[in-house]
Amino acid sequence: MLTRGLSKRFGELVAVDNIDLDIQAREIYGFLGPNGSGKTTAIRMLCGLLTPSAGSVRVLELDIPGDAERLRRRIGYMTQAFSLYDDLSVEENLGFLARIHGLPRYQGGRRIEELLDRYTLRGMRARRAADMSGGQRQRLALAAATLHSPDLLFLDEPTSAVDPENRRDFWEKLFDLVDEGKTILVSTHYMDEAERCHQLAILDTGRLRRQGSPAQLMAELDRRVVEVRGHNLRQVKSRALQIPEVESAAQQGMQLRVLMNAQSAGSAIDILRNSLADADLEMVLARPSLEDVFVASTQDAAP
Ligand SMILES: Nc1ncnc2c1ncn2[C@@H]1O[C@H](COP(=O)(O)OP(=O)(O)OP(=O)(O)O)[C@@H](O)[C@H]1O
Repeated sequence: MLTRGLSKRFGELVAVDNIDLDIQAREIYGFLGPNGSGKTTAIRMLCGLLTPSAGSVRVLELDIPGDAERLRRRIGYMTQAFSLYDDLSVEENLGFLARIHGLPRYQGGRRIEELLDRYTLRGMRARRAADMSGGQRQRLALAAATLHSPDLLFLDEPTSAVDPENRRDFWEKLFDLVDEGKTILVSTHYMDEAERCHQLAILDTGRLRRQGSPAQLMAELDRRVVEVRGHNLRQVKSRALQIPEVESAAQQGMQLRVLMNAQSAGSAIDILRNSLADADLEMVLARPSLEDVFVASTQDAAP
């Protein structure tokens, strides 16, 4: 999947701004970004559901939006709302979709049985979608999005409504699909989820801020992270935020995690020590996390 200069305007608002993406087959590619950063708009353009204002899109060797109709048969799309029919049972939801996709009756039936097993839905095949838990609905939505065995799967914030255990199981299912040759594009604003992706694009206000594997993005971050321990951390935090080199400070239990734009590790700690002038504070350098990369990326966006 390839985009060059991909952009979308809604009147004055530039929702997606000149984005170049290179997404390899057989990997999970993540869009990480805050609310309103353009993730859904970008996905809708990649699916051919929305016409770009500018730029080119090539997906599965097809030019989009020109070839959108042909693409539609080869992609699955799971939206935040899961797009299930609440009044239909598990089996009816899948049966209805099988007919929409034009699967012959016997083939459709076999595929549904396969999906009921794969996504542990067999025991609840007669249950109405409205009566299922968040995790069960999510599994049904994934079964529905993959019913026609698409090569490419788009998942828009698929785990917003599920607990960590279900989220982990869900990701295992995604890796099974990749193992079978599928490509997956997933949008999220959860760090733990972003860390599971092979590659990531960090989006903010419609712009592509960083692109790479999570490990690469963390290793390449040109910032210093200092953990500060001691008393009165709330007060230390507001003082730290007055220091020009400090980009953000967030408390985690007994420590304050400070993200700094400083030349070297030594200078970061020196600046903090001198500015805070509190001998009781303990300071140690920490390795940047994906959240630090995310915070630094959104700081870059500031005018
Ligand atoms: N059809 C539309 N008309 C006008 N503005 C729109 C439309 N669709 C999206 N936008 C705006 O474009 C921007 C990007 O929205 P988008 O839904 O792509 O962001 P997102 O990153 O998916 O956010 P979220 O995490 O909240 O889903 C937002 O400011 C949104 O209000």
